[in-house]
Amino acid sequence: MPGRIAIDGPAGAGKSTVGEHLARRLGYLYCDTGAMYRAVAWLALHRGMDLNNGAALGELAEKADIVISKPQIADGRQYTVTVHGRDITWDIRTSQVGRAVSTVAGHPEVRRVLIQQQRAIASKGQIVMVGRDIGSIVLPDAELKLYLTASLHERARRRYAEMVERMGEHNPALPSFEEVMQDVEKRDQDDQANMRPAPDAIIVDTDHLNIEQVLDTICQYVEEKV
Ligand SMILES: Nc1ncnc2c1ncn2[C@@H]1O[C@H](COP(=O)(O)OP(=O)(O)O)[C@@H](O)[C@H]1O
Ligand SMILES: Nc1ccn([C@@H]2O[C@H](COP(=O)(O)OP(=O)(O)O)[C@@H](O)[C@H]2O)c(=O)n1
Repeated sequence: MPGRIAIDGPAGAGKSTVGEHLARRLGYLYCDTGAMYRAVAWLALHRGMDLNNGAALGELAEKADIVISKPQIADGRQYTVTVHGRDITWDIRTSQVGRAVSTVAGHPEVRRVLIQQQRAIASKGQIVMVGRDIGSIVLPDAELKLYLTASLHERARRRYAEMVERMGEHNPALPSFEEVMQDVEKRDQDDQANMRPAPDAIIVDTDHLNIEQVLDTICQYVEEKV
């Protein structure tokens, strides 16, 4: 079995959903690196920091007590995220954090700290790690590398459906589909510099595949590695 499985791809491609299912099927640890960048972005916003100050944000990432652990509450969460003991699991999913996270993640000082932490997590053994640069930068020696993708429209459709489900159709805070699509497109652009599909990654176009089909496709690649 491949010990380390890297799953990269743009927002809404299905990395977290598929990554978690796959990890559970294989009995592997699951690590969503996006949550780490989101937690730092949330903390920076919470403290009213200048999002363009890479040195200060790098220091924040280094000193922040961010803990990602198994979910203790059954409210649809994949994991619990705390910062200095405060539960921010859902706070890191807001549009405000979504709009700030690429700027925060764009600073080399922040990436250096989080990449080091991600490698330490992966060194513990069998893991499914999802993000943007896992196969290329974080774990270039990963035994299996996948790059999930889908059209912008499909990824925005999934994100919007997820928000309707979570917030309720009539919630005044629910953004429109067009706004969600603009946010996804903007994040694609902002993430371009740090979005590095590994040259040896297997590309899985999920546009016309449901979650089960994506999982089955990936499981075939896992079996080929056995
Ligand atoms: N192949 C798929 N078909 C339909 N919906 C999907 C598929 N993959 C994921 N989803 C749904 O799309 C949303 C975004 O998926 P997610 O795993 O959060 O993407 P990512 O982690 O790549 O941003 C979730 O609500 C998820 O249930
Ligand atoms: N390995 C990673 C993971 C996330 N990120 C950044 O963190 C943001 C949030 O990642 P995410 O995986 O939670 O985003 P979604 O794809 O789930 O919307 C991305 O848009 C990137 O800016 C990164 O730079 N490198």
